[in-house]
Amino acid sequence: MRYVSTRGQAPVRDFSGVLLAGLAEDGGLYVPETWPSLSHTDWRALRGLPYPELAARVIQPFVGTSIPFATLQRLCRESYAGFGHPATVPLVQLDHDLFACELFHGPTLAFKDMAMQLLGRLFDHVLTAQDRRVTIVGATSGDTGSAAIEACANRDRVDIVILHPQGRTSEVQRRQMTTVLAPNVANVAVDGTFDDCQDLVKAMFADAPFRAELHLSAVNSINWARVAAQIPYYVAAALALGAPDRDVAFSVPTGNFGNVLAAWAARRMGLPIARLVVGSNRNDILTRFLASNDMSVRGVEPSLSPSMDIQVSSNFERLLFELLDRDPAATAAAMAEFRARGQMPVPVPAWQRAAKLFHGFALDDEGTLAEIRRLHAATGYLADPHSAIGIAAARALPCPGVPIVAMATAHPAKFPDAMERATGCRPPLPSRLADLYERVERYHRAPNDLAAIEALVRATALRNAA
Ligand SMILES: Cc1ncc(COP(=O)(O)O)c(C=O)c1O
Ligand SMILES: N[C@@H](CCOP(=O)(O)O)C(=O)O
Repeated sequence: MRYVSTRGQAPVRDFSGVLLAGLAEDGGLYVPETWPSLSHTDWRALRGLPYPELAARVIQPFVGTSIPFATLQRLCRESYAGFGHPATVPLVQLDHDLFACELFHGPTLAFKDMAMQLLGRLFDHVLTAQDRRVTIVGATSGDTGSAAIEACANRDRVDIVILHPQGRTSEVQRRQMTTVLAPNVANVAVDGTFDDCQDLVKAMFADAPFRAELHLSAVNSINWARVAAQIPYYVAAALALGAPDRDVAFSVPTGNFGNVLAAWAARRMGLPIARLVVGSNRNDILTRFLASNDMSVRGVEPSLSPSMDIQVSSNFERLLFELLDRDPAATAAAMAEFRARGQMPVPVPAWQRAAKLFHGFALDDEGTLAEIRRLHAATGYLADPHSAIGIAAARALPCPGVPIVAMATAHPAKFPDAMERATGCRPPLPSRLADLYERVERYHRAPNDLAAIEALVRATALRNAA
């Protein structure tokens, strides 16, 4: 399998190359040169497989010959062995045709573990084979950071520096990152928003000498491997509900558009997905786009679902590339205009195609609390604020006659204050995290300034190279 950049000016790479490169050199995102396609018979053959085996088979076409299949199977088995539920991604029925797919049974209690546990192992495997080291730089609005740190801490061939927006994550999320004191891990609290952190990461990749000097790699969903590893759980949920002999729909609480893009990829591979509902909080740029082709950036507003406090959704570029019939020049021009004017120019026919499949729904904090409360009172189910937005979106935009699965992306214990406001109870952390509030924290504070961040990244990498 070969990968091309959405902007057409970067080297074509194989899976291992894309894993290590992260962002393409032209600022674009890597996408498969051609999409794998599975027949109904192929999908049916995946029914009933244990999750790690299903994941290996779904991811294999994207890996191609980069990694032997037996190795991929082993890495998948190891990745999901420590998950806290025997089904790995259990489905919970909430209503007649409404299900939650719980993606938060991994070590850091958010869906990011689904991909990140595999990514850490893939990095190890590929870097060992190539006898190389990399410096990973990442941006987080709360969950990517802890999942990436958990997956990479103490790995010999990786240093990892994670930027988070100062004061804009939940305390549990921050502590899950800043209490990991491994020598190859650094956390930076940036005076800014998640969008600022993500811009800083992209700016480091755009600084060619810095990128080459530090051998930069990425763990955000700009890295294709992240998206690939998020496809299998859509397959698992759809098969459990009768696919490929029946349509399914998904509702996905969305920020950087990586999770819902993985659902789109599963559909592109032939999984019968009738509708994709995109849930947002008050940072509703995607909802506005889907409703009226208005993708205009406004300031990032803090909310009770901090991981979705995002305006510039990186992975939208991958969808845009497809909507523009895979025209890299048109994609690059649209992205340049978006950056310059804060307004994405999407041709009307392309927008109409998007709006046929994707449906947007935005919920403010009051609505989020009301949904958590309503669901808890009606069913006893505790949904965290992000998952609650996905569930509310699924209820608001059902697909008649088709079961809809809301992706439950985080454990409610990560957001105890919001849960208490909504339901009066504070869900406890699992026992392995019970002393989280007593652990020592270590992190840097930095302004939203590229030179300052690059200096911190260089210092982390040099300290460990010494
Ligand atoms: C709990 C949670 N829900 C939803 C999202 C949004 O997912 P995505 O950025 O892939 O759209 C995130 C962050 O990515 C998250 O951490
Ligand atoms: N919501 C994310 C933001 C980064 O998203 P990613 O999928 O691109 O890593 C977070 O929790 O950090």
